[in-house]
Order: sequence, then structure tokens, then C-alpha cells
Amino acid sequence: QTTTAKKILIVYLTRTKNTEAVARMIQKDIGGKLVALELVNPYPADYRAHVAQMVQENQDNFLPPLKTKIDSIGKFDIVFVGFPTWDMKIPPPIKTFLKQYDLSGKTVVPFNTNAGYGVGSGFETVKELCPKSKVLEGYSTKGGIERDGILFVMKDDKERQVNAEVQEWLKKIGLIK
Ligand SMILES: Cc1cc2nc3c(=O)[nH]c(=O)nc-3n(C[C@H](O)[C@H](O)[C@H](O)COP(=O)(O)O)c2cc1C
Repeated sequence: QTTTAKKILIVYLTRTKNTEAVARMIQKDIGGKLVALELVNPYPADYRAHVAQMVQENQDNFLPPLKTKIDSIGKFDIVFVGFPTWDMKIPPPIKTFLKQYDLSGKTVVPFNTNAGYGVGSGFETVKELCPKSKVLEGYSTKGGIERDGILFVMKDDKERQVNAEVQEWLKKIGLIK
């Protein structure tokens, strides 16, 4: 069975749209259904308030409920999971998604944007939460630095660079030719 015959889902969490831009590049290269994860209770617009809430959620191991519902996850063979680095970890809503949906037997492909400090423990956490999935090598790139007022960066040279890197990565992990 070729990749193109497989059913692909691209799930992502985004606040300032950098991770979403990468999700769209992946879709352009490989197809599939794009789904942005929305929360029942959205995070505060204020960055500091958002950081404080998220740190507390991590401490409490709280899983914020998702407003987004994915119908018949069972029909997908490959599930891309995209997220920004938050506090050098996976964001709590991604933990909700990975715990709520049964991805066993599927291929899971993580991707990430961050402020330049890397994915942190994010890809490792995906592996831990998907013990019965085949988790492929992830892709990570520098996105915005909201702390310094830098929001969306996936344009011009950066957009071209990430486009090329995403294609290389998808070839390397054997999902496109
Ligand atoms: C609440 C919060 C916490 C963050 N923590 C980190 C961090 O620990 N390390 C890092 O490199 N970037 C961190 N960032 C920056 C984001 O990972 C980066 O801006 C990313 O590109 C945002 O993706 P998005 O545009 O899809 O929301 C944080 C951003 C937010 C909003």
C-alpha cells in the first residue's frame, strides 16, 4: 500500500499560527485532513496569563477538555500531531488528545515549532503516550518568540526554508518520494 492510498490526519494546536503553517505545508506535500484542536475553555489572550495557567495545568496534570471532536479516528492510518513547545514540554491539550483517542496500531508523526529552545520533552512524551503506535522521527523548527513580541514568522525566506525542510523530512521518514 502506498502512502497516498493511506488515510492521513493532521492534528495541530496553535496560538500564533506558526505550527498551523507547518501543518499546511505537510498537507500540501502529502494530503490528508487538517484539524485544529480547539478547547472548551480557550487560554487567555494575554501571554503571561496563558503561561501561568499552563504551568499550573502541568503541575496538576490537568487535561483541558477539547471542543474539537474527531469523527471515526479509526479510519486514519497516519496521524500527524503538531504542537508548539510550552514550558519545554508538550502542551496540555495535546496530552488530552493523545489520551482521549486510541492511536494504537497507527503511525504517529510529531512536529513542533518553538522559540529557539527546541522541542524539549515533547517528542518523548508523544512516544510515552502512544505506546502501541509506530512513532516516526519528528520535525522541529524555530517559530515565534511571543515573549519578545515576535508572533508569526512563517513567511518569506523562513517559509521557503521550512517548506524545503518539511519535504526533506517527509522523504527521510519514507512518507513521500
Ligand atoms: C504559553 C507558552 C509557552 C512557551 N514556552 C516555550 C518554551 O518553553 N520554549 C520555547 O522554545 N518556546 C516556547 N514558547 C514559544 C512557542 O513555542 C513558539 O512561539 C511557537 O512557534 C508558537 O507556535 P504557534 O504559533 O503555533 O502557537 C512558548 C509559547 C507560549 C504561548
